[in-house]
Order: sequence, then structure tokens, then C-alpha cells
Amino acid sequence: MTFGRRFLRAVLLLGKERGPRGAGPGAPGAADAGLPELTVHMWTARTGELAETSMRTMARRLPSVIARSARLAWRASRADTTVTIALNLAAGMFTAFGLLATTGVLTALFSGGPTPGRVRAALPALALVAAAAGLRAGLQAGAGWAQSRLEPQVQRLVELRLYEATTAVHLAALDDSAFLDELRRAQTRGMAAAPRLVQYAVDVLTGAVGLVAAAGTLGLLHPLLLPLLLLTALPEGWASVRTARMEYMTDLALVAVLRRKWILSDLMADRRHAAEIRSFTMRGFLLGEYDRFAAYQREVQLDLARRQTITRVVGAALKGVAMGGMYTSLGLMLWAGALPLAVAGTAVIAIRSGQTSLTNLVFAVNHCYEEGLYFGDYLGFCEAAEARVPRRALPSPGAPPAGPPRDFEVITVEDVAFTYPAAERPSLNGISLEVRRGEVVALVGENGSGKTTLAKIMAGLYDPDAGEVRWDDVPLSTVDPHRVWDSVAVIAQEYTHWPMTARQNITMGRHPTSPTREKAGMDGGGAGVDGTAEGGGEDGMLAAARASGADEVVAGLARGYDTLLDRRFEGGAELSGGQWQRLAVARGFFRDAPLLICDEPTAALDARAEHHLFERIRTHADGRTVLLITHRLASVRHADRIYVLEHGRVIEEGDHARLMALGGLYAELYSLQAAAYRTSPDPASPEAASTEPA
Ligand SMILES: Nc1ncnc2c1ncn2[C@@H]1O[C@H](COP(=O)(O)OP(=O)(O)OP(=O)(O)O)[C@@H](O)[C@H]1O
Repeated sequence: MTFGRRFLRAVLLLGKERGPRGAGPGAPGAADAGLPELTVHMWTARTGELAETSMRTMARRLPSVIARSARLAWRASRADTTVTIALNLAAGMFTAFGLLATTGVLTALFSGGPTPGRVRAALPALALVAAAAGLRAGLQAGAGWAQSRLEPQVQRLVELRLYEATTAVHLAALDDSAFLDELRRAQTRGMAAAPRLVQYAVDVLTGAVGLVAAAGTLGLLHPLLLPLLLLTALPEGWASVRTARMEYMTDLALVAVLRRKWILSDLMADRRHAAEIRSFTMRGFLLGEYDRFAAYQREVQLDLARRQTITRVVGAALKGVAMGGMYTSLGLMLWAGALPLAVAGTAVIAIRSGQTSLTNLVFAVNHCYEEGLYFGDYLGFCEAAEARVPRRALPSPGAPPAGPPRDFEVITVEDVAFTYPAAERPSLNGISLEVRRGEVVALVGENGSGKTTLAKIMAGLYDPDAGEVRWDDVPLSTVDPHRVWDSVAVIAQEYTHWPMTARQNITMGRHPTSPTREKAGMDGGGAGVDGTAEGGGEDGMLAAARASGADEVVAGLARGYDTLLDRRFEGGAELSGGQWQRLAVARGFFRDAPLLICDEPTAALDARAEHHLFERIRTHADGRTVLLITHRLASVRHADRIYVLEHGRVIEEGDHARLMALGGLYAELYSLQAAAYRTSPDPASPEAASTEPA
């Protein structure tokens, strides 16, 4: 094969290339590299779309992408958007003006006569060129400043919109794996795309303005010069699009690898895992896993560097050929007398300036399109999430939305059924029960019987699929969920270790200026932990801490209630599991809510703290209505009513004595626990049923 044919073949092969190692979407070559788990990842849809995207598709969709970014920038800051666009346009005008003034300089320099005279004649045009260059530099600096001001404002806007949506969507949305996938995509890639999209859109504008300035100048000088500009700019433009696309495809192919590496690096560097890594001697295993991914990443990136270099070399060679063609054409035009020497000189400068602008433009268009796709993911997610915000939660114009009656007489659950999104079986199946004001009602049952799910439905966190929950005669499905949440204090089975101060950990669920309360006009209403609205102050916080035993925890902290409970920060403290639970209980007690839901509130508490807490619940926690979920059956003996759940149904109900007499599941579970406190190990013995654990 001749060199020319081999060269041509190499160029053709490059033209066909789709991604690293010539593969399509996913993590190409991952299976061959012993990483089959990376062959499918969540970017696949976008990878495929990008791999198939032609320059024509890109050009067709570009206007809408630019319009999107312009709208976003406009919303972020009208002033900075206007300044960015206006200054870029003005800079373009001065580029054209400077190029045209260059002709004047060259005409004077190439005219006849002695050199000093020619230089003097060129001075006015030279002054104009200098002035135009100075002004253009000033305008570009101003535009750059406005653009860099714009980016953080855009970032803030998109972050706020996403988190406003994620904190408002119905809880069920967060159980939906497709929704979570979209969220992750929007949060990681989509959100970051927004400022970049604006940046590349401005670059498209700058490149287009520069190109129009150069092309306009050339058109004025001689119409035949325009094709020369295109001819010389194309090879570099082609090379820059190709290398950018290769880099992009490689980045996409590495997303899954990088995600695995991040997870592993977190595991290896986070103190929470440090003890387990050592005690289980996992270091070698984790490092080995990490190195497997790092080695694959290195291979892919080395391959990218090789392919990019080849493309750049081919682009530079083609550009050399095109430049040769341009100089030959200019020479021929000069020789034929179609172009004065001064104009030819200006044309060379204008072509060089146009080349740079065109290369930048092609590069920016490519990236603008790419970021536009990811920003589309972000917008799509926000719209989907906003559609899943409970409509009735939105404040109606004028009057605040209705809430459930805080001084209810009875909460009724009627024939409620519920299945989690994508779950195969219902978690609740026709449940009916009643909780009267001031009662302590217990839900008991084996793991997975539906207790927590029922409590969440009663707290307005999920909407039942069938049946309804009423507070007096008000169905929860008709009221603002924020108002329901405001009327319920939940001490949850799984609570968050908020990385904040001890005080904030107790008080953050009852903020006097919370937007929900402000909107709904609720501040000052209802009973506090001590039965008064003032319970929300320092006294209320201290009372809640005393009631839960959190006061003893705080007494041992260096800065008392102002101690930061996060060891990752200087002076931060770490608590034990039970100490954290005391704070979680205090947070629940501190809430200004008539219904208190306690879901396994003592799992991590020591015997004394547990006894203290159940005593408090038994005395109705300052006059509140209590829904208690616990496996410690000794503590539900004093409940006004006990509902026993099995497979999402109520199978028994009544007080302790009635259920024991019934001899059903409750009696069996109670007897098993009671037996553990007796010397006789036989749980089936008749005494077991009458034995009362401490
Ligand atoms: N977010 C969820 N998505 C899908 N299914 C869920 C979800 N949460 C719970 N479930 C399922 O619903 C059923 C009831 O769970 P729930 O947590 O209400 O039981 P529970 O009685 O509180 O159990 P435990 O005593 O172990 O706390 C279980 O089968 C569980 O697997």
C-alpha cells in the first residue's frame, strides 16, 4: 500500500470512530478487561444518543439549546446576561473595524515614495488599529467578567430548584427506583451542566461574532476570499470536534468506573469504616479492587491520548495543505491583478482571525450541544419532580390551605391499603383502627407486618392506595400535608444523626420562622411539650432534653448544647448510638404537635433510659395522643388499646388483658418475652403468660 493510500485509510478509520477502542455506549472493553459489572450504566441512553449524533442533528437542535441557556441566564441575572451579550457584540464590531483599518495601514506602507513618508501616512490608520484593539480587549475583559459573574448565579438557581423539588416531592417518589435514577443523573451531571451550558453558549456567541467580523471584512475586501477562510479553518475545526467528541465519549465510558472508584475511595478514607477495614483485614481487598478500576481507567486514557494525537496530526497536516492552497490562491489573485498587495496582506490577517473564531465556534457548539443534553436531563427531572409535589400542598392564593384539626377527637383509619412503588405485595391490606384524643395506642406485630408503614400513612407521609385516614371528619387526602406534618411528632425507627450542634439536633424540627408555618399562618398555635406555645423556647428545649435523658448526654459535652456533633470538624464530638437516640427522642418531644408517633423509640437505649421513656409515654407525654410501635411488649401493657398486625392486616385488637385472654399472636409473643425473664426456659408453661417482665 502506498503512503498516500495508507494515510487516506487512517483518515477514513478515524472518521468512523465512535468511542474509546472503537466501541459504542457503556464502558467499552470493560467486559474484556475483567470488569463486566461496568458494561451497563445509567448514562447509556445519553451515550447512545451522542454516539449517533451527526453534525446536522447538532446544528438543528442548537438554537433550542441556546435559547434554553439564554432563558436560564436571564433568570439568574438580567444585568449580567445583557452585559455579556452586549459587550461581546461590541467587541466583534471592533474586531471588524480593526481588520478594515489594517488595510489602511498596509495600503499606506505598500504605496510608492520614501519609507518615512509611507510610515507617516500609515500612522492615522495605525492609531485606529491600536484603538480598535484596545477597545476590543477592554470589551472582552468586561464580557468575561460579566460571564464569570453569571456562572455562580446560574449554579445557585439550578441547585435551589432541584433541592426545592427533592424536599417537597411525595415520599413515595423517593421509593421509586426510576425516579431515584433520574434524580442522581440530574444531581450529578445535569446540575453541573447548567453553568457550563451558559459558558459554552456565550462561547458560541463570541465565536460567531468573531467569525462574522472576519467573514464580513473578507467579503468587503473581495468576495472570493470567503471560501478561502472556510477552506483553511475546516481541518482544524474537524480535528477539534473529533478530539472533543473522543474525550467526551471516554468520559462517558468512564462514568461507571469513576463511580466505583469514588465509592471505594470513600470507603478507604472515611473514619466510619476505618475500624472495620482493619478488624476484618480488608485493606488488600479494597486496594486490589481500586487498582483494577484505576488500571482500566489508565488504559482507556492512554488510548484516548493516542487517538487524539493522531487526529490532531491529521488535522494539522490537512491545515498545512489548505494554507498552501490559500497562499497559492492569493498569489494567483495578486499575479492576475485581482487583488492589491495591501488587501492581500489584510486578507491573510482576517483569515487567521476567522480561523481561530471558527475553531472556537465549532468546539463551543459541540460542547454546548453536549451540555444541553445533560441540562435537558436536569430540566426533565425537575419537571417530573414538581409534578410529584402534592398539589394540595401549594398555598392557594389568599387564604392559607386547610389543615387537619389540631384538637381532634378521633383519628380514624378506614380500610386502608397500600403498596410501595414497584413492590410485588401490598404492605397494608384493609386496615381499620381508631385513635382517640389523649389515648396511648400501640401497634405490635412481627417484623415486616406493616406497623411503620401504617404510622407513616397516619402521619400523612404516604397517601393510601385505598381507604382513608380522617382526623375527625377531615380526610387527610384533602388537606395540606405540611399542616398534617406540623401536627405530628415522629420519633422514627431510623433517625438522622444531624451533623449540627446538640441544640440544633433538638430544636431543628420546630423552627419559629419555618416557611411552612409562616405560609400557613401557624406560628403560636397548639400545645408545646409543656402544654404551652412558649414551650418552643429555651425552657421547652431543656424540658424536652430532660424528658428524654438528652440532658445527661449534653452535660458530658465540652460546649454543652453548643457542641457540634460531627467529628469531621474541629471540636466536634461523637455520640454513642443510645446517646443519639436520646437526642432524637428529645427532638420528638420538643415538637409542637398533638399526635406523637414513637416507632421503636428505645432500641438503642439502656434499661434505665428505656424505663424512663416508657413511663413518660404512659403518662401521655404531656397530654398528647401517642401511637406507640414497639417490640418490647412489657411496655405496651398499659396502652389503652393494642392492635396486632400480621401481613398488613389487623388480626387482634383490645387491651392487654383481653389479648392475653384471647391466646392469639400477642399472647404468644408476650409469653415468649416474659419467659426470657424467668428462670424456667419453657415459654409454653402456664406461668409464662402471667409473668410480667420488668
Ligand atoms: N420503602 C419501601 N419500599 C418497598 N417496600 C417497603 C418499603 N418499606 C417497607 N417495605 C415493605 O413493607 C412491608 C412492611 O414494612 P414495615 O416497615 O411497615 O414493617 P414493620 O412492621 O414496621 O417492621 P419492623 O418491625 O421490622 O420495623 C415489609 O414487607 C417491607 O419489606
